[in-house]
Amino acid sequence: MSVTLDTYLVTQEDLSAGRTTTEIVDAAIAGGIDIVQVREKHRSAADQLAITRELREPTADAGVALVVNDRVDVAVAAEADGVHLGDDDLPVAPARDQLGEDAIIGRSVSTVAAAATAEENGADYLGVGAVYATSSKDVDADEQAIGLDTLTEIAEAVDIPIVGIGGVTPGRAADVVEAGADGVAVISAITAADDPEDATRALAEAVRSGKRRRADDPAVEGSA
Ligand SMILES: Cc1ncc(COP(=O)(O)OP(=O)(O)O)c(N)n1
Ligand SMILES: Cc1ncsc1CCOP(=O)(O)O
Ligand SMILES: [Mg+2]
Repeated sequence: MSVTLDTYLVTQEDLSAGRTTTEIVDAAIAGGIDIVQVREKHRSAADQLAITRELREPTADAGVALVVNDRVDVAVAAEADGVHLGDDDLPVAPARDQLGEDAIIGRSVSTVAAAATAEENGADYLGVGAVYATSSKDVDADEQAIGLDTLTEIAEAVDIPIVGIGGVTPGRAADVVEAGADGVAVISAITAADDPEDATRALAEAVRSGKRRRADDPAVEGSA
C-alpha cells in the first residue's frame, strides 16, 4: 500500500458551520486534499455508512483515498480504502485480516514505543498527536500536546510515514513537516474555515514549504 498523506482531512460535521460533510469534502477535493477520514463519532453506524458511501464515488473519481475512523465493519460495507484505528479499536492485524493486504490501515500514536509497536503490527502510516492543543477531541488530562520534539523522535524511530494531527493550521503545517512529518491531518483548519477549498490549498502549500525546508537542512542526511 502506498498513499499520499501530504494533506489529510478528518471529518466532523458539527464543526462545519452548517455545511454537510459532503460539501466540506467536495471543497477539500477541489483544493487538492490527498486523503479523507470519515470521523463522525456521534453518529450511528448506519449514518456513518451512509456518509462513507456518499463520499465513495467523488473521492475515487478524484484519486483521493477514503478511510473510516474506528469502524472496520463500516469500511468493509462502504468499500472504503481502509481504516484509522486507535487504542480502543480492533488491533491492526485482525483489521488487516478483514480488509485485505491492499487496505490502508492507519494507527494513532503519541509515543515512540507505541509507534514502534504499530509499525511491527503492520500499520501503513501513523497519526501522531496531538501535536498542539486542540478542542476538536476530548483528551484525557494526562494526554497533553506532545509537541514537535516528540514528533521528531517518532519520525526517526519508524520507517512508515507519519502525519501530525492536533491543532495544526496552515501557519503551523510547515513546522510540523520540517520536524519530520510526511503530512498533516486536520479537522478544524479545513472544516471550520470560511473557505475550505482555500484552506486546503494553503495547507498543501505549507506542507511543500516544510518539505523544502527539511531538504535544505544541513542536519538532515542527504540534504543540500
Ligand atoms: C490521522 C489521525 N490520527 C489520529 C487520530 C486519532 O484517533 P483516535 O486516537 O482513535 O481518536 P479518535 O479520532 O477516534 O477520537 C485520527 N482520528 N486520525
Ligand atoms: C482526532 C484527533 N486526534 C488527535 S488530535 C485530534 C483532533 C484534531 O482536530 P483539529 O485539527 O481541529 O485540532
Ligand atoms: Mg479512534
